[in-house]
Amino acid sequence: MEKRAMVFPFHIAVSCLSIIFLFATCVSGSLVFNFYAASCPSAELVVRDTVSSSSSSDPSIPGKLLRLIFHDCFVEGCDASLMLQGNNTEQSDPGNRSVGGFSVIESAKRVLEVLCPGTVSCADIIALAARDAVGIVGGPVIQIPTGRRDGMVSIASNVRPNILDTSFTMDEMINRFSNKGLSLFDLVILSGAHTIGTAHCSSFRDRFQEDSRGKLTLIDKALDSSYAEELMKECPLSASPFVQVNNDPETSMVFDNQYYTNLLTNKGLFQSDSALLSDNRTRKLVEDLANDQDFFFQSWGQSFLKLTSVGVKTGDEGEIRLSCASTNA
Ligand code: HEM
Ligand SMILES: [Ca+2]
Ligand SMILES: [Ca+2]
Repeated sequence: MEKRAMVFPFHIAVSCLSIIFLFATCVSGSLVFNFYAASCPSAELVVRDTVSSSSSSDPSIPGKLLRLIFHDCFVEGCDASLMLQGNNTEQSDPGNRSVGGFSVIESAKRVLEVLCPGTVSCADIIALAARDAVGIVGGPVIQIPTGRRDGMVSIASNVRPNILDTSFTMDEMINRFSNKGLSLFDLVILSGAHTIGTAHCSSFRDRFQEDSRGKLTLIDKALDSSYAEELMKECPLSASPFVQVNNDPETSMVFDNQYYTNLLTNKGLFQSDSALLSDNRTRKLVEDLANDQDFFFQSWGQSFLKLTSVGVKTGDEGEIRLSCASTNA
């Protein structure tokens, strides 16, 4: 009898909780794990397959997808505003000139429009694709909630005031991150994204100078001089503007904690990377991350979850685009 009395209320409690849970999903519209479980069960699988096959034919894809989510989320929130094409959209701002990976998102979207028309947002595809990109190159495999909706606004002039530049001081970076609800800790962890991918010479060329005889002068003393020599060879003054170098000179194809070890040896590629070591507020954290990859991976999971939740539109906000490049209207 006593046992029954214990069990019965428990069942009621569980079903009430799930009703409240479903209700919350529909109305208040916060992100939830497995948002597409009923409406499009293969959504996450389709994204993962698309990212995985495109990455095996083009190894530059994981880096592109990881940068894409950052630049999307910092302008108008994680709402695929960066996918919209047209005059004067975010894509047309010089700050997004070298952002890529759009075609991967579009191809996952095309498949999903056949399987579950009008159901899976481009914003969710971008977040899932970035998550999968990290896993594919050896990073932590994490669960992220879904239910983002696509935005209707994409304006070039919104890009500069929100994204970060390599010339920023630590305070400027902290400020831009805190405007998005992200902490100093998140800044250090998410900068670890530079453990993969590439950069154009123009992004760091002002850290050293090459005279007419090819001799190097270090301008930014935070840069290791032999690393600067290597960079100068890869990026001679005569180099084409399309030349790219690896962000992580050691393991550019692997998502690992090597980025932090590079910082400790003054081999951060951008001024904004080196700043994390020179600042008293972050140096210890950089050292801890360089010493403990598990700590980096665990922290990445937390900070990535925060990044992919910035300014999300849910419930009846925004729309589910039919094609990621344009709004439905
Ligand atoms: C904290 C301030 C940051 C600055 C100033 C910054 C700046 C840059 C720059 C200048 C490039 C090279 C672009 C080029 O020349 O083609 C780059 C590449 C990249 N960034 Fe950042 N970034 C920052 C943070 C982040 C964050 C938070 C993420 C993601 C979570 C990220 C992910 C990437 C990736 C993956 C690449 C390589 C892109 C590719 O291979 O195509 N960055 N970043
Ligand atoms: Ca956006
Ligand atoms: Ca690496």
